[in-house]
Amino acid sequence: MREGLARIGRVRAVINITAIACLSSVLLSSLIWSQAFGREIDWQLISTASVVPALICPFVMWFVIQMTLDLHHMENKMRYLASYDDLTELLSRRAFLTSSQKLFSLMNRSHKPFSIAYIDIDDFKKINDSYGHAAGDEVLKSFSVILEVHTRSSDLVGRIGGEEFAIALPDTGAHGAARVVELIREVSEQQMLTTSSKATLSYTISIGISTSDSNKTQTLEQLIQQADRALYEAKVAGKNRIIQFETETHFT
Ligand SMILES: Nc1nc2c(ncn2[C@@H]2O[C@H](COP(=O)(O)OP(=O)(O)OP(=O)(O)O)[C@@H](O)[C@H]2O)c(=O)[nH]1
Repeated sequence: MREGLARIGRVRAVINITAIACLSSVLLSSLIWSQAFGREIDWQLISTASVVPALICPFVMWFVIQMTLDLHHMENKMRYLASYDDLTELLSRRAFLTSSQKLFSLMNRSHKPFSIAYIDIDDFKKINDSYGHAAGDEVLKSFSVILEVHTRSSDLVGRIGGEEFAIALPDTGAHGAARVVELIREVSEQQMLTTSSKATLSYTISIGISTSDSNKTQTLEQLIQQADRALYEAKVAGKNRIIQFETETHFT
């Protein structure tokens, strides 16, 4: 129905339905008049039967169509909110995991590498405390743009927690993943962000990477746990660095 509505337009839909209602009313009245009462049809009288639907139908139909469109709009919004993070417009945690699982299975089938990077903005609480929550939000949005700009369209980028992000890199081995996130780390570190409250601030990030090993049977959950573990190691080792799970190599 919604597709039909979109095709013909709201005004035309109301006119069409009103015309059909009037015509049906005239036909039904004339049928009843001739069949039930066996009288000759009084067209003048019958045509007045169309006045009622002609008056009521446009209002009722406009209301029904409006409700249908509102419902459609709400459904779209709910679907969007379930899949995307409202603040950054990146994939939500759930959507990221669902889509990553599909990509991971696809890469496994074709024996291609798959990497996961877990990223956390360093000392984010201090940013919030020093510059305010709104400035913190601006940092999150700005960092999301950096992530989107420096990843491929075939990669998945998600906000998986407050100041935690993840990238799924299909067909990307450990070396390729490290190069991507190192660029993201450098760009983030060099950026001087001026917030709408005119505060200028900078921040750093810590990253943990895990890459699927074609010689081992791994699940996405294991890969994620390893990336998370590597991120933890990066934090413990002093932040603003990348740690790769398998090799535990420091890149900075
Ligand atoms: N502005 C803003 N802050 C958020 C949001 N979500 C979570 N936070 C804040 O992020 C902060 C995270 O603090 P912690 O978990 O201590 O992490 P951290 O300060 O980055 O410390 P390290 O991870 O050790 O570098 C908390 O103060 C949360 O309130 C958000 O959507 N917007």
